[in-house]
Amino acid sequence: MTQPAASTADTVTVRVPAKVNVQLSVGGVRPDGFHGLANVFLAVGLYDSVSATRADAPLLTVSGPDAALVPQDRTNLAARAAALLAARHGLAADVHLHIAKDIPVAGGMAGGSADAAAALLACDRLWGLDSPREELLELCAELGSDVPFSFAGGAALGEGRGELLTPLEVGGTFHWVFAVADGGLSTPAVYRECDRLREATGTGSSAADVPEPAASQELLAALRTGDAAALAAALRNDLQPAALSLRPSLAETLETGLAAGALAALVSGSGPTCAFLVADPDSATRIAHALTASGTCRGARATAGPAPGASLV
Ligand SMILES: C[C@](O)(CO)[C@H](O)COP(=O)(O)OP(=O)(O)OC[C@H]1O[C@@H](n2ccc(N)nc2=O)[C@H](O)[C@@H]1O
Ligand SMILES: Nc1ncnc2c1ncn2[C@@H]1O[C@H](COP(=O)(O)OP(=O)(O)OP(=O)(O)O)[C@@H](O)[C@H]1O
Repeated sequence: MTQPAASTADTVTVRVPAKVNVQLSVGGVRPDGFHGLANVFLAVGLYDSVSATRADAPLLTVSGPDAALVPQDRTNLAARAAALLAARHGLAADVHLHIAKDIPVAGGMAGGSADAAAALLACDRLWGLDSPREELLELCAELGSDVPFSFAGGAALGEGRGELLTPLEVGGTFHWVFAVADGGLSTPAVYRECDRLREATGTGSSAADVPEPAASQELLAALRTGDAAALAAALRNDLQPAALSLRPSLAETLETGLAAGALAALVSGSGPTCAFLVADPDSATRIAHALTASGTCRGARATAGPAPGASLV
């Protein structure tokens, strides 16, 4: 068998975006423990970068203000991505991965998933594999439900457990502010709390109890036409009550952004980051300042979406 020609570069760097879920409709628990979803993802302009450099043994380093919160061993999703790709091709994962971290950690913005998608693409190119996109997307799905979208970027509907993607057309730029919380929330814990709340209100949490989730036609039309007011009216996150139950102080953050003039506010994915859809870049700057000054969050970031997926830099 002929080996693929490895890249002549010693380092390959990939930039990868964060996400917000503009619709997260959560169905019942499936037999495999995952929830069926209608998950409308939008990639936004907060980025991590992952650099892959040839090395004699696996090594992982992280920089950025929250680097201490990120595992620097082989449990890191980026290291797991490199190991999975290497194993699939009978290679040793002898690579130094460096993550330049800017996406909030455990914030509901798919930071770890972003790093996994970036590491997969960086190692694939460093090792000269040049795998087809479909093959890389399959590996992404093995690594986590959000990883295929982190790889793809733009906007997409994720069905199944969120990994089965249909790209969506977006007819404009949407402006956002993200209020970053002190401390993260565990994604499995938030899904468990969602089930607990459903059981407590007598709804039940199994696939038989909860209607099959479906994408909202109003929301898809708002994305297609780039209509921020219509998108604001259609935003929905079924995990929000669970995130608020685990972190009641988020209600105050959401109210502060709305009082400052946001078109709409919601918890980003499993939280605790709060997302504010705003009218334009000037409002974004103003609302970010108001949120930071309020002390109801650790800091606020103004940005926009859609953003491109994992890309070589
Ligand atoms: C909340 C979201 O970020 C919204 O995009 C995702 O659904 C979470 O995606 P993720 O972090 O990639 O999650 P995974 O690594 O696949 O799964 C972590 C855990 O989250 C829960 N989980 C995740 C996805 C899903 N459809 N149902 C679930 O119940 C399960 O407890 C699972 O063990
Ligand atoms: N590369 C990584 N970056 C951040 N966290 C990582 C990484 N690899 C593993 N982790 C672990 O995963 C946990 C979740 O981190 P992450 O930032 O991906 O959360 P999240 O954004 O809430 O995820 P999602 O939105 O996909 O549910 C962290 O607390 C950390 O222990």
